[in-house]
Amino acid sequence: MWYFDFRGRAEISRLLLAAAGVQYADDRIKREDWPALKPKTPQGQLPILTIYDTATLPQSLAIARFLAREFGLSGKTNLEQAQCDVIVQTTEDLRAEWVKVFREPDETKKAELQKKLVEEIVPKFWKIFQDTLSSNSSGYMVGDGLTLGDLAVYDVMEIHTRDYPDLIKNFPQLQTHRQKVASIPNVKRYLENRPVTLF
Ligand SMILES: N[C@@H](CCC(=O)N[C@@H](CS)C(=O)NCC(=O)O)C(=O)O
Repeated sequence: MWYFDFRGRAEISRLLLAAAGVQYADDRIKREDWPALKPKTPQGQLPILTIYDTATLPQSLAIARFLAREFGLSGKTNLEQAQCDVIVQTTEDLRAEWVKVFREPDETKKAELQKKLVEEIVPKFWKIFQDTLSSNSSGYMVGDGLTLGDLAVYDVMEIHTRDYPDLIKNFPQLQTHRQKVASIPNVKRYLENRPVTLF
């Protein structure tokens, strides 16, 4: 898999590969090498996943869904798969809010957006995730075991739990969920050994 040297849009797939215990090449493309490589990718963007030299997939969520289906982590029924999709799409909405703040060039506006993010937007999304957990007695987001939905939520929350560490105190079930995901042996090993990046 090719991506830049950050978690970003590849981490969900890295987490899936880790959870499944699958070996793969985690190619982290250097910024200076990107202009030459860009035209060689299907859509001129990363991440991409090359599958045994047979096909190359772009689009982070298509890659994640492909991997989840391959590894039996996409939900057991059509309904569970749709419920996973709902969660993944919701994490995308939260990511988009973060990207908006990240890309804002004006420092004053950025500070305003940041305040809104921490005070309103992140809590609103975390409540959705916590309510999803509450509606399912298994402790997982969907069904009775780990799915793409759990890893998507774990992933999107990483940046906010780091930047706003007090926030999680108001979401005890999400706290428990994070610990549950992070203590799955394959995931734990990956989290302990992966490159440390800012986002
Ligand atoms: N919808 C695409 C967005 C991919 C995307 O925005 N990739 C960025 C990095 S996060 C990229 O490749 N930027 C370099 C470029 O566009 O030249 C996905 O989810 O994979």
